[in-house]
Amino acid sequence: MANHAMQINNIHKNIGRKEIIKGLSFTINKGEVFGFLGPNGAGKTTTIRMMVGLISITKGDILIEGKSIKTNFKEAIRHVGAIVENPEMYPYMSGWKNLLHYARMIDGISKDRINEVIKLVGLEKAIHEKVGRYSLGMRQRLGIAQALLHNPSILILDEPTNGLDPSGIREIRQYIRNLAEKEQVAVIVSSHLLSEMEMMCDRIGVINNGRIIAIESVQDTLQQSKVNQALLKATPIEVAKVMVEEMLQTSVTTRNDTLMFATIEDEIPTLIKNLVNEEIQIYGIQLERTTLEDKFIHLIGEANQ
Ligand SMILES: Nc1ncnc2c1ncn2[C@@H]1O[C@H](COP(=O)(O)OP(=O)(O)OP(=O)(O)O)[C@@H](O)[C@H]1O
Repeated sequence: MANHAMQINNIHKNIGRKEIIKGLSFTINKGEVFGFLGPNGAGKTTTIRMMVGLISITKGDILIEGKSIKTNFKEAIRHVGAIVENPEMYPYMSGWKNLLHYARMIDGISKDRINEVIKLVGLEKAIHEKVGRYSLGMRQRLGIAQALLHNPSILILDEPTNGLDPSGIREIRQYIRNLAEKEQVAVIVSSHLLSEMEMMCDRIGVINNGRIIAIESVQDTLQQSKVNQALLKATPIEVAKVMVEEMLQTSVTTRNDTLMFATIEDEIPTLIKNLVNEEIQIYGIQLERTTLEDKFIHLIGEANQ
């Protein structure tokens, strides 16, 4: 319990007659980067809007640092910093003036805190330049600085890398990881790009059609991806099939003259040696890693069946 920054308890959202979110439950831990991944229209933005109190929750509840967003809104929401729609910035003012202006609207933000958030997003050098001259990545970082001013324990970013070039993406990723690891901020990011999420997140929740269909730890999935799909071309194929099944204690399927089975790399040399010893002719072997991408596509495919 104490380790949870946010608990999402069976939330639903109806808009008009349509049920857009159909009962989501998951928890976000302190200091983790949690990725919210799903195809366009899956319900990411709608869920995030409920998390930050922009729209009401039809059924269920969200607890932030143990406080209900429904019955204890003020207490709950003060722990949340977010960029949901584009942050409001004045291009003719410097980054510093923008932050100062925003800080004045919130009680008790000191100049020291402003300097601290500038450091956290690495904008020290450019902070006195006009925002109009900032790159999109710098503006995004200024937005993050603004969202961090009141020292939230959860930062929520809807598609934070949208429209950024590769170096901008790299920077944002680095600052987000830093916030989680060094400041113990729980960061929730949404995206429809898996490759990006894989590099940034500790866990990824896959959402499709208003439902969470999987929550994956990126680390575990990378570990599991040591398991390969092997494609082995050999004759006589039936004899080879029986041998591989016996040796690896796994099921093998065949297609034309190729055997297909799951294995780890370390098993391959002995397997080949034994097959050759039994006079099996080997024409080639190919290993394919199962990536998160495969898993993701597979999961979405299954859910849509
Ligand atoms: N105000 C609304 N009125 C009617 N339908 C809505 C409304 N807001 C969202 N929807 C519908 O709810 C579904 C989920 O939308 P949502 O914006 O949450 O998806 P998303 O996962 O964020 O996708 P995207 O990446 O395209 O923003 C979509 O089918 C959308 O058309």
